[in-house]
Amino acid sequence: MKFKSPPVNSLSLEFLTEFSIGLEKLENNRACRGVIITSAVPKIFSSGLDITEMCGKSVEHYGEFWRAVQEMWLRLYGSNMVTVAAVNGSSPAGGCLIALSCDYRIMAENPKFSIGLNEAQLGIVAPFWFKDTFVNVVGHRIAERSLQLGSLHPAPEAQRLGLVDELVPEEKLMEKAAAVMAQWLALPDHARQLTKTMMRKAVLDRLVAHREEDIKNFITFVSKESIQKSLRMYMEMLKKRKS
Ligand SMILES: CC/C=C\CC/C=C/CC(=O)SCCNC(=O)CCNC(=O)[C@H](O)C(C)(C)COP(=O)(O)OP(=O)(O)OC[C@H]1O[C@@H](n2cnc3c(N)ncnc32)[C@H](O)[C@@H]1OP(=O)(O)O
Repeated sequence: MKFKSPPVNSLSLEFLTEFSIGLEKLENNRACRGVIITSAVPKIFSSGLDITEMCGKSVEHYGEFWRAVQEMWLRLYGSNMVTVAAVNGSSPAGGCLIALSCDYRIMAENPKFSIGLNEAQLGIVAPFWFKDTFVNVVGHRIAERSLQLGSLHPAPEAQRLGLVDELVPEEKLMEKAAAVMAQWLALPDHARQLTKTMMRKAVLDRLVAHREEDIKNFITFVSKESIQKSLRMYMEMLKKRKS
């Protein structure tokens, strides 16, 4: 699957819905045993959740948007397929969540590309299931420091921390992703799938059990004037940085 929503592959409601439907179709296709996720937008894997979806909208919209974010993660993290992220650009916040939700991450060896859960930098808090996904990849200590600081780790540091599994030159990324996919697909599906479920079930079940409460929390949080102000200021900062 190639993300192609210029300029930065931000995860809008429409993008998330299409991504989830795409995953569902592949999941139901018995001929498809694995998916490589990458980007068709140069230098950006995904800029994370579309901030405009969280600014100045109705309570109903926030609810619908957050349900779509949850749905995407439940499908990807809970997928029976082998999932490989070929991270060919920067990947903050929700973009990082997508990579973390895959079985294996390969990143282009470019120190200008960074990845991490930087929510704290925006004055918002990564939800518990973003945090759980992060902890399951890098461990508690690294996750705690990285989340509190809202760190975006340049590719070499991301590899040192275990946030990505390996770095390769950008031109070799897809070749490497295909080789990794072949290695994972060499195992019998049922054994690999049951093992994956065993490793991920508790974290998935936690969101399923608290899904409505999580939506309510999001709506309450994002509707606060202080949070709206932080998000607006962050968007302005992005625009100023550009000019
Ligand atoms: C209870 C729980 C409550 C809350 C939890 C909420 C969780 C949120 C998780 C998230 O994912 S929040 C989103 C976090 N994302 C970011 O912080 C990334 C911000 N973007 C960037 O750092 C950069 O744009 C980039 C490194 C991705 C790309 O840089 P560059 O190539 O220089 O592009 P520009 O910065 O010029 O951006 C082009 C264009 O796109 C707009 N934009 C960028 N990111 C987003 C975004 N995430 N959502 C919406 N729009 C975005 C940017 O403003 C520019 O717009 P123009 O109109 O000025 O062209």
